[in-house]
Amino acid sequence: MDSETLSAKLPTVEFTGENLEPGKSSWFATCHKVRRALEEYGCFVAVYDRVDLELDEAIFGELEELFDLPTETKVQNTSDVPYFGYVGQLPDIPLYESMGISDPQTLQGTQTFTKLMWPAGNDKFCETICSYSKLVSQLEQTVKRMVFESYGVEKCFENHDIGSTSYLLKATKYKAPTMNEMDIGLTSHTDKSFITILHQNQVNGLEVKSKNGEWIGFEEYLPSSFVVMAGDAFMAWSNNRIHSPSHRVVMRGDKTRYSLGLFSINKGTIRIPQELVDEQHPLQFHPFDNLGLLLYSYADVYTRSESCVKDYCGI
Ligand SMILES: O=C(O)CCC(=O)C(=O)O
Ligand SMILES: [Fe+2]
Repeated sequence: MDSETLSAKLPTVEFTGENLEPGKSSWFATCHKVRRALEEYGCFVAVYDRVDLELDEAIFGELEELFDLPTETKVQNTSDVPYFGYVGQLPDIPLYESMGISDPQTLQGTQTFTKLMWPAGNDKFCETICSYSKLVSQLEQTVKRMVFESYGVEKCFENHDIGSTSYLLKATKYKAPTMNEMDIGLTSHTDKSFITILHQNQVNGLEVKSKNGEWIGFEEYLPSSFVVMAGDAFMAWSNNRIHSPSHRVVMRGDKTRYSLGLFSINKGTIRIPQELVDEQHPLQFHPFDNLGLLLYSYADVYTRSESCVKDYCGI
């Protein structure tokens, strides 16, 4: 472990300039950094300025407008997958409210959602969500490509490219707690996605558990900062090399927090590349289905155990 990984701060990786050009030496260095961060912490802060200040401001403006809609409208956001539609007023997490947009990187996906919320239309919302999701899904693809390349299994990437991935954009609003309310915004959990990319307004609250059990707060709010986090599916794909960290949201101040999570879910059967299996790393997971893992974990949300993925497809 190097000294950088001992400080209680998440590692930062720049996704700008030459770092984004495959073949350049800074690309290889970045691939290594990304893989190491995901192995040690399960996440890192990506500085990604393709989402510029204007888009950042626009998107949080749109979220405010979205959550200000009447509850009767918001509950129209339903999904076959539990917790992918409108969630709110849960007794255990009263500060929390979220909505899910499927295929948000396509105009069709954002239009379907927009029509439900604003039957008379809302082009600005639709376009803002779609532009944001396109850019962030490109970051998701780049991160995955970098990790695959770093492990020398780039040939497996075609099973994880944009056509093999479905995306869900989850918008969340956390109220600030009143005097008598608990400060927990979202209880500790691991994501069941392949990758989750989180972005927030200027209100902190996300905490990630390190391997030694310490909670590390994400304390940055640059418009270009994103937290890239590995989910249980990525951990299993890597034969347990990549860490899928527990994380939670704690609301300490008096401001409303908005966050956006882009969750990637592989559409096919996930298999561990044979290059990642050897004597020191015996095969730990059977081939599995990412959505199946998600449905399994949500079958009883209150007993979501840390070993859920092992129960689902472990050897
Ligand atoms: O709001 C955040 O920053 C985290 C949200 C989260 O962990 C989740 O929705 O799974
Ligand atoms: Fe999460």
